[in-house]
Amino acid sequence: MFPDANTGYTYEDCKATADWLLTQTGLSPLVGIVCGSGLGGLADLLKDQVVFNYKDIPNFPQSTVHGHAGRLVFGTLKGRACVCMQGRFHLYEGYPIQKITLPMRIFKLLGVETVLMTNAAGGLNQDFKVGDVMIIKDHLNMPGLAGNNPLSGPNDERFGVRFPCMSDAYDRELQQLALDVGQDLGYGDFLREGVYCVLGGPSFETIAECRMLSKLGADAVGMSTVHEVIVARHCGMRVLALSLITNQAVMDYDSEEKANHEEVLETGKQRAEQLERLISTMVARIEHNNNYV
Ligand SMILES: O=P(O)(O)O[C@H]1O[C@H](CO)[C@@H](O)[C@H]1O
Ligand code: HPA
Repeated sequence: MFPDANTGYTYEDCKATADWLLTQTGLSPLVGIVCGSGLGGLADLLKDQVVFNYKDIPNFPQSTVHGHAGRLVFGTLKGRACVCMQGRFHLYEGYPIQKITLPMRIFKLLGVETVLMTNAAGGLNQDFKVGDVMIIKDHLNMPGLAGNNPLSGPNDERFGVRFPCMSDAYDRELQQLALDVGQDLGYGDFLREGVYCVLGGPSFETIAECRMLSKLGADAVGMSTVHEVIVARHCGMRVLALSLITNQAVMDYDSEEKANHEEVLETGKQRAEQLERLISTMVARIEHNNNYV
């Protein structure tokens, strides 16, 4: 099934995919995880795994980007039932925006209440260093400001309201939990907070674009996450998103630096273990019904 360009997937399409997955796994996860570029190792920590290749899941797109394995992994992390996307989808892969975000609605129909996302991003904030982990507190949605929003088209109230609020997109209690867990693990010196800006990609930004984004209030720039956040919030899931600063955005005409995907994946490898520990410790402390322990 391919969605009509204007309507996206119907509720029934999403339900069919969720039911297909539930029938095969028998596991109803409360936590959903989305892994960024080079950060898919987190999925390998899940115990009692049931794994689906994206190509075998009805309606699912395929991962086409190096560093995104293309597997949906069910299992338990610290005793909590989780589902983990080992690989996400991006606008620049050529998919309609409703297809990129389809997994969020499937998460919802699987029973997920909390979504934890990671991404790789370029650092715009001059105080950030490569290897820093930024807790996203807000976003700038450049494709959205230009009219490319995953909620465009008819609205199905079974998912959410026509005009969802985004001033509370990033759950404040989850942000505090990430800070607390980060402090407990001794990660305080590389944990940051800031604003993530999404662009369409796949070309990296020019120097003038980086300077503009920084002036507009962005601390980090990437090509993902925000579309997923909008759809996840629309259907009432709580969201935490973390950016690993994999490279410094080039802001200076004298710089010899050139953004490249290999550096992004390499930084991911170096920080992966700590990011995995941060998220798995958070999962252990997330209580549903809006409590944290
Ligand atoms: O956002 P994730 O999926 O981590 O990937 C980031 O890394 C890629 C560029 O190297 C882009 O896809 C960018 O969005
Ligand atoms: N720009 C856009 N996306 C990215 C970057 C970047 O510098 N690094 C990782 N993803």
